[in-house]
Amino acid sequence: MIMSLEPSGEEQERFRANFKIISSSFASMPFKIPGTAFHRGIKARDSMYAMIDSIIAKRRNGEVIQQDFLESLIIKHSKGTNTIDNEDNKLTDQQMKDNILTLLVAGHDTTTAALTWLVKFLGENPAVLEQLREEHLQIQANRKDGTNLTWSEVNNMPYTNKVISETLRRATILPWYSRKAAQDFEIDGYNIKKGWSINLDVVSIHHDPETFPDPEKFDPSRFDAPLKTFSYLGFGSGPRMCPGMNLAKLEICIFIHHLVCKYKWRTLEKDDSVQPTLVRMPKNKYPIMVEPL
Ligand code: HEM
Repeated sequence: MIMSLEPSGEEQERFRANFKIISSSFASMPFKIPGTAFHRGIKARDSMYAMIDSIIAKRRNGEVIQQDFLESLIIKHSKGTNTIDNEDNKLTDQQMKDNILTLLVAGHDTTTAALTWLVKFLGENPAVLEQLREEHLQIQANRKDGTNLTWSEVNNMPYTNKVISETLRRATILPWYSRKAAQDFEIDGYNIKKGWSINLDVVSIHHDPETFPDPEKFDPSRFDAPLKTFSYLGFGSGPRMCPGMNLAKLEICIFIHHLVCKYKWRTLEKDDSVQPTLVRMPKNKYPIMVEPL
């Protein structure tokens, strides 16, 4: 979808290996010294840049044509192409590479973690799973044989949306992110100065018992009524809110549809601890055994 890599190709494997190194260097100290996680991350990033360069070159000389995000960037941002955009607004190749890498890095581990937590919470809450399955079996029953999930079906999954929001609240995949104060202000007796970095403790916000009574409980009905502004930040809020939200939700809805309509599963290893990484994941990655229904 972003740059159409062949799932089983050699290029995909090299990408995957570099990607893993980059992910594990996220929260490292920025010391560019050989042997450090940061140094390994920079080297993996440079190797990804080289791969994206060669993909962009193949696209530019017409060797490969795809309908994906990279193609639309190339078409829109090639200098001298006949679009209404000002030449000064066009992205350089370096900026295109950075955009591609940002989307891959920001979109991969987050979505993987969301799906993992979802499977865990559904397994632990059979009544929720049953209600979710009912919604999806109904969608399937209303459909003509052999047709795929449609856009309007995906946009009409009210219970599924609540399950996704409750998964992101309870798991809080990005436990914190920051903002820079645009002006001096005071909050709860604390004076914040213009230019300070403020870290939001989203885990605490998502587990505030005043907004979410019995906060450890997995309960999608919390989202039956609108919540207080800024109390749910699964995808953040404001101008820097996650730009991949709709794509992530689409992927999760499709995953849920196939999972609950076709499969049952059981947990192989019970463990409630959370991996202390930037993207929160069950520590044991939550292995399951899946069987057809
Ligand atoms: C379930 C999956 C995902 C979750 C839980 C998630 C969550 C978040 C959160 C909490 C933020 C910070 C928002 C803020 O500062 O207000 C963020 C930012 C971002 N996300 Fe996502 N995200 C997900 C999937 C994706 C996907 C699929 C993409 C792209 C393909 C993506 C791209 C980004 C980018 C580029 C930013 C930075 C935005 C900026 O700083 O302006 N995310 N995401």
